[in-house]
Amino acid sequence: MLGASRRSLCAGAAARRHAAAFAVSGDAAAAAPTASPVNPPRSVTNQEPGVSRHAGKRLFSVLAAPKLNGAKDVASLKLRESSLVGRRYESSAAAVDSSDVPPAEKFEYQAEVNRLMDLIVHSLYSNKEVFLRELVSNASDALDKLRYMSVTEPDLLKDGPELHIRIETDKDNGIIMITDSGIGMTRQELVDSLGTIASSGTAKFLKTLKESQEASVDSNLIGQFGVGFYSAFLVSDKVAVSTKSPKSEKQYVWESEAESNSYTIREETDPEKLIPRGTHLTLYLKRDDKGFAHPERIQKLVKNYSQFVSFPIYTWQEKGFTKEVEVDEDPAEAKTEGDGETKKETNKKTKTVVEKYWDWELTNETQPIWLRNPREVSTEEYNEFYKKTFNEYLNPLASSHFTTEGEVEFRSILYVPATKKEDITDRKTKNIRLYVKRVFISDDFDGELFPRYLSFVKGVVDSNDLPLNVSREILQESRIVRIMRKRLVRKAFDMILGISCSENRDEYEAFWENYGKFLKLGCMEDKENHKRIAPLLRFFSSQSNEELISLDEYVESMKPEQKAIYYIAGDSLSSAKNAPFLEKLNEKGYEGPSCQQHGGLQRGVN
Ligand SMILES: Nc1ncnc2c1ncn2[C@@H]1O[C@H](COP(=O)(O)OP(=O)(O)OP(=O)(O)O)[C@@H](O)[C@H]1O
Repeated sequence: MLGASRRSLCAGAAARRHAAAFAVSGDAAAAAPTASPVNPPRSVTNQEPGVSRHAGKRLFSVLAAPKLNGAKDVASLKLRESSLVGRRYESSAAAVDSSDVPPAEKFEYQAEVNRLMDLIVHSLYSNKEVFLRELVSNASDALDKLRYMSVTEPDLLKDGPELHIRIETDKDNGIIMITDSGIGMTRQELVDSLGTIASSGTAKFLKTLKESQEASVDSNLIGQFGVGFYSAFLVSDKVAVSTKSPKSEKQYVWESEAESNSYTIREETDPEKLIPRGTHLTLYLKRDDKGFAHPERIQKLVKNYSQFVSFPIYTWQEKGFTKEVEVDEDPAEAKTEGDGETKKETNKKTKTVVEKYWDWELTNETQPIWLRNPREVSTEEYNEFYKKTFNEYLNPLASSHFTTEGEVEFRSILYVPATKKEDITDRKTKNIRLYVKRVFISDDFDGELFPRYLSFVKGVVDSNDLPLNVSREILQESRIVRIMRKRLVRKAFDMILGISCSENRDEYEAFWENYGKFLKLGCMEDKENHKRIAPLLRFFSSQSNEELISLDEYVESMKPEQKAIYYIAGDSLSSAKNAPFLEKLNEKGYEGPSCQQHGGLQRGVN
């Protein structure tokens, strides 16, 4: 059990350290194990197939390409044509009696939203295109919620079984429309979600903002944290959100302008604009940002930012196909060729022309990355998936993609982030996204899938063995989940061990700096995994003030007759160094059984 060198696993690890008389934890809360180190474990574009309303029907230029007179025309045309619309509303806008239109109600933003909006609108943030990532990610979340709820309430899908995102632009007027057939919002949900800071991501952004005083840092933070829905105002003067929840009979429109500290909500009464379910966002772009409304630009951004969204994203694109058309024969030419009439009928001339038309084009790849063969996924793809899924801006320190088979089958990709966003005291870090048969279930766990001390590890887990309507209670009691947890924890340790074995010692030092406290907590809370945690611990020692050493390195440097590891906990390196207990140890090289009487130094037994 004991003794086999870590080096057998960490071939090529950094050079051995100098002899250390004792290991010092720089953290008063540290818990150093008294045992010697133990051996760690071994470790398309193509036609949209599903659009039945469009199937076999091309929207040729004659129908879709005419110059549209502004956003209203574009919106009504597409909403009518989109498969999202379960019924056709033939009545025209003119049929709406304006006296029947319920008035818009005005609401003030919560103070935090005002602060955030002010920052977004006036920020000099250069990478404004992240707005699309944020809005597509919201659409994807709304579809995830619907898909999850429809497992127990299939009726939710009755107004439109297709789950998709559609993005359409009007480049002449600088307008982008993003439509999803997701869960939508009720009137109250609009107030709660788009007038207050609802999201944990945005709240974290504001917290960090408070801590950072520099304006230059502020605009970078937008990219690092993502500011959710409000990022629409990075590029828009005005935003309208028309949304229909299956829980509500009515559809509502939320509207606000960039410089305003209020928003309005009104009922949608224009039959042309009614949707059966979901959310239709209209962004009226700022003068300088109208370039985002080019169909090719949107297509490029979707490919770049949303390639890992697991619902189809269609963009409205101009296309062309070639065809042969008859051309009028030149009469002069015809004359020279003989008796005209007969000739014309038997030998008509044709030419090739390009016919333009507009149609939806599937723009993303929808197979989840974790279902792919790891051998076929590049490091860049893993990194991109991580950054897009967890809203990170740095590549991860390590990743691990694996499938477990046998008693319980699941697939997972785990990551160790390069920087720490969460604190050890944060209880719910939304670090693990659980899917059942590709359906997103939840990321709201409290230790069920991963112990709290490993809450910094991020990842996705997809199981075929859990029921789709899995509840928190099921998670807590399920034997399957217990097995999954065990395997996930092991894989996480293997991944961390991999970083500790890196040739580049700085990598593990950075890891330890960020997550050392978490592993020490693991020492206290998770006896079962002591053998896995021990090789990962690092300490300063009396002979190595600058560099951290592992317990293995300590043992390798021990004097032949030395039988114990000595350690002291202190609130800083210097206070540990100046502890009176050390004198005796220093005198004797390492020995200090008498120190035990003082309780400050303890002796570990090999
Ligand atoms: N397309 C949408 N369909 C349904 N609800 C939406 C949609 N877009 C936004 N919302 C609601 O508005 C809320 C706030 O969105 P916002 O993007 O600001 O934060 P978030 O998505 O919760 O968090 P984060 O952006 O940090 O992931 C969401 O939680 C959701 O309830």
